[in-house]
Amino acid sequence: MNCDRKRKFSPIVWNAEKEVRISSKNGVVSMSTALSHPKLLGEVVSDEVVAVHSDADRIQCLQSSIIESHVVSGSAETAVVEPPACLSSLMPGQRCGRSGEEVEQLEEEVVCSWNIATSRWASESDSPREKCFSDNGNMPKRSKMSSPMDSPSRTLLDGKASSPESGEFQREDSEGDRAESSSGLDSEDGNEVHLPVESLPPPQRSVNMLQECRSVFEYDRLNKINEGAYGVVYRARDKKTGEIVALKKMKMKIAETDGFPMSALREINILLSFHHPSIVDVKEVVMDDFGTVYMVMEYMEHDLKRLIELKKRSFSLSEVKGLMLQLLEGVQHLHHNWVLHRDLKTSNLLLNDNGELKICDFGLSRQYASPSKPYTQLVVTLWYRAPELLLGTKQYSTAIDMWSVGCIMAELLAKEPLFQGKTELDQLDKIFKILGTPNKTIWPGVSNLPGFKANFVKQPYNLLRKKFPATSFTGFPVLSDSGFDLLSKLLTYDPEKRITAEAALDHDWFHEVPLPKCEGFMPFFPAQHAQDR
Ligand SMILES: Nc1ncnc2c1ncn2[C@@H]1O[C@H](COP(=O)(O)OP(=O)(O)OP(=O)(O)O)[C@@H](O)[C@H]1O
Repeated sequence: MNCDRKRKFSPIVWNAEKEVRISSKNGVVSMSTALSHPKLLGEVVSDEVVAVHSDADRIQCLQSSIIESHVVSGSAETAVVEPPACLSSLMPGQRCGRSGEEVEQLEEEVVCSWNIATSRWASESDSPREKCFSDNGNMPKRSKMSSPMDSPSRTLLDGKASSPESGEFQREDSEGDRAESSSGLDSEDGNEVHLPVESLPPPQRSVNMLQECRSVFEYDRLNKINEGAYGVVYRARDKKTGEIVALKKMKMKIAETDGFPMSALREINILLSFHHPSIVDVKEVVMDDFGTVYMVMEYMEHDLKRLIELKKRSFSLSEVKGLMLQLLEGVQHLHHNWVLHRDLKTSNLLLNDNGELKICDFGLSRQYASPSKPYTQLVVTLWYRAPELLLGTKQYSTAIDMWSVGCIMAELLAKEPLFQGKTELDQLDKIFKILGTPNKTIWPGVSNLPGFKANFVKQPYNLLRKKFPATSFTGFPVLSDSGFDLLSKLLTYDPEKRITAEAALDHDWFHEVPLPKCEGFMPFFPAQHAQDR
């Protein structure tokens, strides 16, 4: 079976088959169990607001949805995942005052860290980053890829991973036992539901949100770093340890008493459950006296957007390769854990003084599953938005992030965003002018997309190579055939044919000289804030 298709469209990975008996009377299962059942597997929401009435509720809500128990009722045929207790109990009967359909969608959107953390298999890294070199050809002293990475192709070859579609279930007794005990599902009474449970590999990270949430006053606020649509980010110092951190104050979209935004819940949940060198680390969640929630993150000195703007010359080819590798490894990790970032852009890529690139801002990210349900279209900042989104598709998957990665690669090389549209139509126009107008031959099904118009301006040629020539005396960024091949594969119209993160990581460009620069050898950039020095 084609590995890429499988990764894109399989709802979840099953590592083992294990029957457990669940009482629908008590009905409590861990979300990992619930989500590992294809019938229970749902999809996530748009940017909904979950109603919570007090700080206690709010934190309880965070805890419930971040960690665990969800209620499953009914038979295996009709089982329904109910939202965390705090969500349903807040609005008894009407559950947040939504229509049944809305509630159903919201319930399905509850993101589960256990699922993220445990729905994976693990295998040794064969990342090209391990092979990257410094300018002088020496192997770097440190490599951040020393920890095992997911590798679906390896796993598939090993036969340890399978999806529900494949119907292959592996069983390892020790893991199976752990699954059983960790889900605590030994109930014998009532109507029993038989659910296969994936055997749980050790979580990537143990998240204990049930600990008391610390106060933001444990930190000294130093200066404001930046402000985005979803939060204000401050530089701060841990009073106890002296450690410098970034504090993201989560913005309430509406009056704070009305609720905690789902986007914030989703971001906290996803970031807390991930621990990867290319994904910004969230240390804890703290609150102030007014119940405002802050995410405490590792502090990163720069973001790529600002660096590109400030840098007099563009990044060298080996620097671009090094950054691209780090980015692709982060994206690969997300996609392998069934998470779409949905807002990859240079301002969401942070760089620290060790030359480490990390993806931040998971406010729009979501877990994905079956392609049959529509997702919200209002995702991805315009300049990085994939053509299928611009043309109104409601069914999309990992390919949308890969288009954004293509735009980022072009921007790193050229020092300016590739397609700078002002409106959605203008964005399409800008893309068509460079890549040519798509047609049924190169993108079957394009004419069926809601936004496709037969009267789009016909631009029959792909002019991308002119912007990234093999040799240049005109100041255009030079790109070898191999580099251009990768860029073209990232900026492929048909999402089905667009390269995956895994395949991109394996691309020849990363093995050709100049070799990717390792993070330890990236240049040192001046501090963004005077206070940082
Ligand atoms: N861990 C961090 N360390 C240093 N700076 C950070 C960190 N996280 C975020 N920032 C800075 O804050 C900015 C905004 O952060 P973030 O993107 O998470 O907020 P947002 O409100 O979700 O933004 P957006 O409007 O792009 O969705 C980033 O572009 C970056 O400059």
